Order: sequence, then C-alpha cells, then structure tokens
Amino acid sequence: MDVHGNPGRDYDETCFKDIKINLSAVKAKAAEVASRRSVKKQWQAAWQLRAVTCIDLTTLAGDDTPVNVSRLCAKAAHPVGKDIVKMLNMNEKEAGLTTGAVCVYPNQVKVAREALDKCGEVGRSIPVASVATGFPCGQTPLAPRLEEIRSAVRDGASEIDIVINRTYALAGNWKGVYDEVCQMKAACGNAHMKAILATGELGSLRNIYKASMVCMMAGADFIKTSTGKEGVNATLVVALVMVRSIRDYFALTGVKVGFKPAGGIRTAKDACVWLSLMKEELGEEWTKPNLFRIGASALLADIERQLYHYATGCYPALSQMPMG
Ligand SMILES: O=C[C@H](O)COP(=O)(O)O
Repeated sequence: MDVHGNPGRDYDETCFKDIKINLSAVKAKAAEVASRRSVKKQWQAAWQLRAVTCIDLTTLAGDDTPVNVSRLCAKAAHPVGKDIVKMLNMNEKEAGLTTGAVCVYPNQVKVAREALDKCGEVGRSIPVASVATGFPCGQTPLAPRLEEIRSAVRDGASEIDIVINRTYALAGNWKGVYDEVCQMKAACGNAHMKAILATGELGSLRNIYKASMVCMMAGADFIKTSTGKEGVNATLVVALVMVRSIRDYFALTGVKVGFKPAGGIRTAKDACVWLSLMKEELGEEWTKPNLFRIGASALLADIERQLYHYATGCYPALSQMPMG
C-alpha cells in the first residue's frame, strides 16, 4: 500500500496560534454533509467497494487471541463474499480488492503478519497497523511508549497508530506534543505514522486544529480522530476541522497528509457520508486508501449486507457504475 510520506518540518507556532473557528458555520456544514445524498443510488455499490478498500479492519479488544486475529486477517484479504462477487459480476481486479490494513494491538502484530502472509499475494500486500505508545491513553513514560513502536515494527507492523500526549495538549504545551511526536516518528523508521488526536478529550475545536497542525509538523503521515475508546469518537464537526487543517498544511508545505476517522463508524451509509465529505473538502485523491482510512471493527459487515442488497436488486453490473 503506497502511503504518502510526510517529512515534517520545524515547529512553527505562527501556523496555528491565531486560528479562529466559526463553530456555527462548521456545525451547519456538518449537518448538510450528513443529510445530503450526494452519491446517486445506482453508484452506491461502487462507493461501498471504495469504502472497503479504505477500512483499517480493526480488533482492539482485551480478549483478542490468535484465533480471532487470524480470522480478521482472512476477512481483510477477502472482504466481500464469493456469492456477492458473483452476483455483482465483479471483474478479476474488483474481486481482488482488500481492506486498507488490519489494525491490532502490538502483541498481535506477529500473529496478524503471519496470518496475512498465509493468504498468498493478496494477503502479503495488506499492511499490519499497530496501535502503540500506551494506546489508548498514552499515560506511560516516554521511553516505553517509544519502545512499543520499535517492537511493533520489528514484529512486522508497517503502520503505527500513535496517541498524542493529551496532558501536554490540554496544558497548551504544543512544543512538548511536537517533540514527543517527532521522537515517535523517528522510532517508526520506515513505517508510516498515524497520529491519534483523541479529539473527544481535547476540549475545543481550536485545540483540535492545533493538535492536527503540530502532528503534521512532526511528520504524521495521517491524522486520526479517535482511539474508539473515548466517550465521543469520530464526528463530522471534528472531521471538518481536521480535514481543513490538512488543506492548510498542504497549502503551506505541498505535503499531502491522510485522514483517518475512527470509532463508532458502523453503517454503509456512514461510509458514504465520510467519503463524500473527503471528496468535497479535499478532492477525489483523498477518497483512496493512501490518503483515507476508516478505523472500524463492525463497518465491513454492514457494507456486505448492503452489497448483498444491491446484488439481489436490479442495479447494473459494477463495471458500468461510474463513481460520481
Ligand atoms: O481505530 C479503530 C477503532 O478503535 C474502532 O472503533 P469501533 O470498534 O467503534 O469501530
């Protein structure tokens, strides 16, 4: 999976210090995105398949075992059932689609990598993403947080989902956040880094914008909303602030940073809303897995149900479905 790399840049507070966010405008835009059907009905199957390719298929549970992690990996390699593939008349390329990655705890990285490798070429192409740095709270000393990254990379993770230091962020110590994330980026080596902001714990949209900018300056390849463990996870209001920070960072540096909403995204309809938000705010390029991922444990099952519905309905074959 070719994910863009962000080399980062020096810490520069002028990029975010005076940021003002018009709360009612952002709320109105989020409500509009959620209520508008911007994907025509006959194109929805194609959009659902696009969404599948953007899923970081996730299990982050205390009772994860090699059995359920291996099952998850098999699903990531063949996310759409054979009956649906046949009924939708999918061509070979369409039928070979996979999820964007699997996402697991560091202890399960080795198991996941081996299970994917056993799925042949298709499985070998799927990255293992590991949460790290004391996920979900990050309330451990920096040294073990960094070591956790290195260990996950050694075990085969090629993407690392780090959590930022909310204690620093809430105290306005943005340089402290930047310095830690720079060290995390270095610990990742060649692995791509997704920075989880835990937006539900940052207190304000201004803080969310600042955290987004600081993480991108520190070299985050993706910024991610939530761990999925906070009381409030991915919301469209938060997403708008984050994707606009991505746009600002691109304008400033020419570097494209990806976006990953995560936590509570469970329905095929949600997936369409997120994809249309990305297309509208950042353009078509940001609707593909190298720049867009959805962190989700249950979304795929609903998309499959929806695809089954399309397959048994009277929609045209997939290859005749433009994505509009
Ligand atoms: O990053 C992924 C999230 O932890 C998944 O959250 P979810 O179980 O609500 O889909």
